[in-house]
Amino acid sequence: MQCSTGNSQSCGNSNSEENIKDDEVRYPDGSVKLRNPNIELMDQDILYHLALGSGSHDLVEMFGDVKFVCMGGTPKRMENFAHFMMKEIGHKLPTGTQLMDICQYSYRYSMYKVGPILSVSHGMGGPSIGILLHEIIKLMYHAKCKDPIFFRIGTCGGIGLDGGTVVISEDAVDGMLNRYYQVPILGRIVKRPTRFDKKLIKELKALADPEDPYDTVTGTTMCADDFYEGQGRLDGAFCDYTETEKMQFLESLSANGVRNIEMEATVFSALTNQAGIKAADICVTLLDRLKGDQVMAPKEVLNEWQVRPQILVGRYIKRYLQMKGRISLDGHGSIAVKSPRRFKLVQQESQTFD
Ligand SMILES: O=P(O)(O)O[C@H]1O[C@H](CO)[C@@H](O)[C@H]1O
Ligand SMILES: O=c1cc[nH]c(=O)[nH]1
Repeated sequence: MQCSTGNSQSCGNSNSEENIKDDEVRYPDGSVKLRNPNIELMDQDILYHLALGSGSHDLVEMFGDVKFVCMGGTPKRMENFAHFMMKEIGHKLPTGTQLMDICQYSYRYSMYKVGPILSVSHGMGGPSIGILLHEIIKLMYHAKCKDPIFFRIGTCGGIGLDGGTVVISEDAVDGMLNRYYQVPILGRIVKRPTRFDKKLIKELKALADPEDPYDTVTGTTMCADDFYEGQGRLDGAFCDYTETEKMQFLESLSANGVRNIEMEATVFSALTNQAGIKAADICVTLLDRLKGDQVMAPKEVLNEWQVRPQILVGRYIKRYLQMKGRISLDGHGSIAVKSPRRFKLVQQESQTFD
């Protein structure tokens, strides 16, 4: 499995990663700048799959305070995450109101807003999250959001990891181990480097509590375009390879540092990187793919596991807001961040939270 460049823009498998200049993606006040000159020339921009638009909605008023965009596959997970974060940061809704799905009339994605946090579902696979990312990045621009941080809170198959392990992606590779997201544009293959924010990964890792009853690890994530054959499963509707070939493939992934397989990491890292947006992909393993293909854990166990990446991201957001003085230090809600000292050290080391 090798990186091929073709007639492309760049290829991250070598060291030819695209360097994005700050002034290409940010205005001087830190608000998001689009790398598309067409948008500002348009009378209005209809964010069709979100059921929002720059002409029909006051996007600055609605979303101008957004700092964190959290994404995950299912509408229910993202609704639950919004409620969870509401408790964590002590966010109160006006009396008599409740959290609403802002995108309900899109019938595509669901979106909830809790103060500076957007919680959005992205569906399954690259094309679905890709469309969402285009529109959310444009939303950040229209709303004049400053230096937003994106998280994907997902599920995955582990490689040599027990079910319930939390994996923070260090890099994203496709099914050929290429470190880029490949997309045909105007009849040409364009390759966009996949890249996650190293400091953000470090900060998140520092928030894993040794007392958590599960492991939190970092590693390379393989992003497949399919759940079955694309992930080397034997239990799809079709299968033209043997169990030995499957195991050789999974072992070769492991030898290349791949610790988990999911279906959005390349698009998510490539498009956020291209927009100059800090991002991290945090997934919980639902099974160890070296031991099987079927997701066998009972629903209640899967539901508990799904919350684990949310807890980690919740700790990050809560610490961020506390350090910015936006919520009190004694905190609301139930997450006990037992390692603030370690987190602070990483902060000092990496000079972030600007
Ligand atoms: O749990 P989510 O976020 O949906 O992610 C994983 O689960 C789906 C497959 O079951 C894919 O989208 C994969 O990336
Ligand atoms: O094995 C798995 C589990 C969840 N999601 C995936 O894409 N693969």
